[in-house]
Amino acid sequence: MPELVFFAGTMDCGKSTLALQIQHNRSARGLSGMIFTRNDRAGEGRLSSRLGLVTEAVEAGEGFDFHAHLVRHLTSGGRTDYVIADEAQFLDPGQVDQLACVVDDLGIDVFAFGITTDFRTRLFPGSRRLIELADRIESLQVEALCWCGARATHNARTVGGRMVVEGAQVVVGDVAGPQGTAGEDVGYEVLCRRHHRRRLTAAAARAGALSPDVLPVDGADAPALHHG
Ligand SMILES: Nc1ncnc2c1ncn2[C@@H]1O[C@H](COP(=O)(O)OP(=O)(O)O)[C@@H](O)[C@H]1O
Ligand SMILES: Cc1cn([C@H]2C[C@H](O)[C@@H](COP(=O)(O)O)O2)c(=O)[nH]c1=O
Repeated sequence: MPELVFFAGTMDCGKSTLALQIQHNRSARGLSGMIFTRNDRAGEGRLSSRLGLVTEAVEAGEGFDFHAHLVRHLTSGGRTDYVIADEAQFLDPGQVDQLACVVDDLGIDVFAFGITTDFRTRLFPGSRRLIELADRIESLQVEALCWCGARATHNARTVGGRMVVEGAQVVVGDVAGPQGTAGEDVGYEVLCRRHHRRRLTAAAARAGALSPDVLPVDGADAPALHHG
């Protein structure tokens, strides 16, 4: 039975890498895939992984119709055995419904990849619809880690190095550096829930550890921060 599978996780947990691996393994066995993405950091029409791999993809922007696109492709003699949709959190809910139709009406497997929640811990509309409709939701095996060593479950946004909880839901950016593509100094960091709730990023924790305010008066070593 064809399936709609949602591979969900935080930023930087290997979703795009897995998408590229699925594509590689299937194409090595002669299967033909169609790859979609939206707002990838590497630019329009590209699916990129932090491991350095990148492939061409169809940009599924606003108003793009997955079902109509696939029907056009198939009726003009094309072949598609499976579909990959990366950055699926950015899809409109209606586009996720189209992906479900691709599975049910066209009999094609759809593998969607995305982060579930935004920097405010709220579900993205595309991810919400995927959770509602997917046959299976898979979390990735290589978990991203918070600075404290706990599993990272949430995405934090920083502006000018400080964690923020207000702003536009969509700002394309990376965890690696402070520069977002919006031209502002927007960055992201994955955190455990405890530290997301306390707005304690790695930099804030380091600053707290160095602050004289928190040093013990007797001059003993500052308390370890590993467990926040
Ligand atoms: N230099 C590196 N060496 C080994 N693994 C790396 C390196 N850089 C990134 N990675 C791996 O790549 C993962 C991010 O993969 P990516 O597919 O870009 O994530 P996602 O799409 O979930 O944001 C990291 O969690 C890490 O496991
Ligand atoms: C948390 C959060 C993230 N984004 C953006 C930042 C990145 O461009 C993508 C996630 O890509 P990844 O391959 O999973 O790292 O989403 C956003 O726009 N808004 C947010 O709240």
